[in-house]
Amino acid sequence: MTGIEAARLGRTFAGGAGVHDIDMRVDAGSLHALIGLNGAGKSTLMRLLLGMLAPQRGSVRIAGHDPRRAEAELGPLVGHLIEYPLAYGELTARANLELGARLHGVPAAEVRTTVARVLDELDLERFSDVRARRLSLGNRQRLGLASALQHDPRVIVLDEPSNALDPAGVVLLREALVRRARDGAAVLVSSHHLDEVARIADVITVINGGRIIGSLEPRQSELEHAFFELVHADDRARAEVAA
Ligand SMILES: Nc1ncnc2c1ncn2[C@@H]1O[C@H](COP(=O)(O)OP(=O)(O)OP(=O)(O)O)[C@@H](O)[C@H]1O
Repeated sequence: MTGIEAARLGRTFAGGAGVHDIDMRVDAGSLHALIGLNGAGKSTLMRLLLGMLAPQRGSVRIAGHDPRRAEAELGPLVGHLIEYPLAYGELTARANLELGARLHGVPAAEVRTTVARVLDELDLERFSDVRARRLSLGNRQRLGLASALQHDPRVIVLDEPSNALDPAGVVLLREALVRRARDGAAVLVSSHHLDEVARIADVITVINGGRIIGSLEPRQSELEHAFFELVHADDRARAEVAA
């Protein structure tokens, strides 16, 4: 099964920035990293893929569905965290997760065990009775990740998931993602950190100036060098076209 499939996808903002002509697949059982510099278009592309932003051109399918027309079908199938973790500040971490589980279609009888499992997986039990607004930045990020992952979605989209995590959190995240990809989920993560994704990604796609400009082999040596070569060659080609 293809988790996510985009064809000729695009959206241009006023002023010309945006993403253009995106052809991309994230397959089931694969951990796919999206790498680009600040402003390259990673978050915009992820929003388009998830149906949070309307495309002006092209199409997206998640597990065969148009994400802008199949919210109910996709709720249990998709887990995502884009930019900032959303949580109700007045509710405890546990109550937030219970609510999230229900919204993602976890049956009432399974909510308690689902939440307990993810609290353990992301080492959040100690904070389970703390109100979300009192959590540290890193623990709020863990809570957002827990909410995205707890229902074991078949399609996972995470924007800079290691933001604000301490080294222990980074390891837990890495293990959680590898486990889910191994179990058949289609996983897409964005990052600026090549070293981090190189350890776990099956595919690395490079985005620059809103376009996909190539891919990198995760296990290749000199990954950083190869990344900058791609980006600089693309920047030069654009400058020549613009001149
Ligand atoms: N709503 C919007 N209106 C106008 N321009 C926007 C909008 N959202 C994003 N942009 C622009 O689109 C481009 C891509 O932004 P995006 O946030 O997708 O990049 P990114 O790769 O996620 O960056 P970062 O790594 O800094 O988070 C940037 O030039 C940004 O300023």
